[in-house]
Amino acid sequence: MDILKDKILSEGTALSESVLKVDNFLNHQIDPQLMHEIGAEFKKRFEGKGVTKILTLESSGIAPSVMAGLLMDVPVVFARKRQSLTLTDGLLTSEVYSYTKQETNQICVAHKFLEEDDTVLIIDDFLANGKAAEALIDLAEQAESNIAGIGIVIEKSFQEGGGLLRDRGHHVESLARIANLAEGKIEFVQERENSNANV
Ligand SMILES: O=P(O)(O)OC[C@H]1O[C@H](OP(=O)(O)OP(=O)(O)O)[C@H](O)[C@@H]1O
Ligand SMILES: O=c1[nH]c(=O)c2nc[nH]c2[nH]1
Repeated sequence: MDILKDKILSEGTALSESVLKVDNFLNHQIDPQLMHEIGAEFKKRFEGKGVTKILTLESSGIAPSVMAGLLMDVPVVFARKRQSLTLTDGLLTSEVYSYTKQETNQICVAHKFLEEDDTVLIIDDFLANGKAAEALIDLAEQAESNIAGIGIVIEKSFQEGGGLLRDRGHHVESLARIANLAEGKIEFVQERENSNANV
């Protein structure tokens, strides 16, 4: 997705060989116009999959998910990382190791928002080692929902998550795939339109 890649190049920073900072537009300050384009791209890439619900993880998955949900006309449910007084019974839970905070969180979603007749599109801002996506898959599997696929805004293809998910047979669509962050430079994977075919 060229407009996303241009934005990453102009406003993103390679903080190290493995961490990309994009807090200008994705995970702190948010660019709503770009989120709208991202939502439209997810809609296009998962057209015809019968998606009934989008599942994401707080906090940074919420913005792109809401735009996709708006354009696909489906509800968005986000798994929560913290317990809440309003979140009581009927919870599905899983564990995820947070890439940026380096701590393990128990995440949960109310079962009533994820049901066995749902076809779920999982969306997240980043794919690194795949821990967040695996935990969301676990929640969807506990609910016996069908998984339509996984939509990622930025995949760091030099880390193992994308390969693991595709090897498990999931349809993964990443809007920008980073090949390398060495020496402060951001390099993208050269690819065809369909990222799933280009593992
Ligand atoms: O593929 P993984 O290794 O799981 O990495 C990707 C996850 O890491 C980040 O979450 P994090 O909890 O670090 O930050 P956030 O609060 O900004 O979502 C990001 O939002 C993804 O959910
Ligand atoms: O802002 C972020 N930058 C990253 O490189 C990353 N990897 C996982 N999650 C991430 N969040």
